[in-house]
Amino acid sequence: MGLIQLLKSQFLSHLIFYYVFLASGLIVNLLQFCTLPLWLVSKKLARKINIRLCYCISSQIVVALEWWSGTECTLYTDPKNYPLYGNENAIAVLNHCSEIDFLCGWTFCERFGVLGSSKVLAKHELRYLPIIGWMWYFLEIVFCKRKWEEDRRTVAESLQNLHDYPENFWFLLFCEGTRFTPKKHEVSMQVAESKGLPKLKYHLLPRTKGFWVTVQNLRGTAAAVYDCTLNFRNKQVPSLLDILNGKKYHADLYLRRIPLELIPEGEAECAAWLHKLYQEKDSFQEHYTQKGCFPGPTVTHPRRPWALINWILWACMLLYPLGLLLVQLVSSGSILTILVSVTVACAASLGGRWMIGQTETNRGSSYGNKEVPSKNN
Ligand SMILES: CC/C=C\C/C=C\C/C=C\C/C=C\C/C=C\C/C=C\CCC(=O)SCCNC(=O)CCNC(=O)[C@H](O)C(C)(C)COP(=O)(O)OP(=O)(O)OC[C@H]1O[C@@H](n2cnc3c(N)ncnc32)[C@H](O)[C@@H]1OP(=O)(O)O
Ligand SMILES: CCCCCCCCCCCCCCCCCC(=O)OC[C@@H](O)COP(=O)(O)O
Repeated sequence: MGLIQLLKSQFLSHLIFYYVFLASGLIVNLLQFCTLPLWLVSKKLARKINIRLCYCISSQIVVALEWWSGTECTLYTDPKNYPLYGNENAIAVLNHCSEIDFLCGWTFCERFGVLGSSKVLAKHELRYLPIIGWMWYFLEIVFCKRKWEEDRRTVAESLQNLHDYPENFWFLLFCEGTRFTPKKHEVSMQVAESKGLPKLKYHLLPRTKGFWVTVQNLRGTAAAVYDCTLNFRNKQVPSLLDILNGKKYHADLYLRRIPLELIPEGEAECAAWLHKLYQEKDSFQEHYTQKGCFPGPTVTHPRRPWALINWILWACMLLYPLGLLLVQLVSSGSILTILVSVTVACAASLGGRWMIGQTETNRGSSYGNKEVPSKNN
């Protein structure tokens, strides 16, 4: 292991990341809270400020992927659509295959300049996640309880609010609704069988209602669906903790742009369309497994320096006073103050580690583990 690699795996390096992330995150949350009165005066300005504040947080995790771990992200897409990415609103349908799939999505958002504004249909539990969940509240992220009786109204209402959104955004949907596990795959293939649908090898059966309600409510707002299929080279199974340890991966994303007008309006037709899309995604994954790449040309879209600059600025702002304080504490020689500092360091480390734990599949929900197939299908 080289010296740099050794440095990346050290507790102290992680502690610095955790401290900067947690301290800046809480400051940003506080600033977001202060924007509340502004929403009454100018919704447009409040949204624009919150987009930038959210960028300050989410770009830090992108820095960990792009600059700290050096992970590379290759985009496979039709070059003729390339100028549209980042310059229109879109619904991104991404396979929920990995613990860092959301982060690869964020990385592409960053590269195409829509990181601050991009959104997701997220499970309700994430609303309460400190920093990220609180930041999402001000970003008008759409939450669902994964209970259709409740979601059908709330999700539609939240989507309608986005009609006058002042900046371009991508709206991410993980149509599988949960992350892939062998058990969930087995259950969802039983559902597929009961519905007379072909089995999928690499994906869970998609949930169609969220897709339908999103497409219907973003008609006129979003121009296209981006069908995104993600995989990692050499059958790697990445985790956020490994990224923080500086482990490098190579992500490949296959992107097809489908104009929204091509998606059927009726619920049943839209559901059938999505099932067919997932069958195609499955065939792309098969191609990837066989050949080690997706079909079609690649385009190179390099990382931008802004995320790194943002992190360095926060680090300087937060580490300098902390350094001064530590010097004072140590020179004061007070055992109590030194013990307090150690406790704060441990709390930051545990807090950061706990947040990373939220991305781990083995701590995931039981949603999709034991659903009973619908009787009328
Ligand atoms: C250049 C690059 C371009 C793009 C880059 C890509 C992306 C970047 C874009 C943006 C990034 C922005 C932010 C990302 C940051 C972080 C994100 C992190 C994480 C958040 C993600 C989540 O939280 S995922 C979980 C929540 N989301 C969802 O669940 C969405 C999908 N779900 C649905 O759509 C559901 O339908 C629902 C939630 C709306 C409602 O769920 P419910 O369970 O109540 O109803 P269902 O309709 O799903 O269930 C009943 C029907 O389902 C059948 N059934 C039963 N069991 C199963 C089973 N195991 N599998 C499949 N289907 C099953 C049942 O038979 C019923 O069938 P019907 O025929 O009656 O419908
Ligand atoms: C610079 C970096 C410093 C790192 C400090 C700590 C960073 C912590 C970052 C935490 C980021 C959390 C973003 C939330 C994303 C969680 C996404 C997720 O993967 O949700 C799963 C759901 O889709 C489905 O849930 P399941 O039903 O599978 O259960």
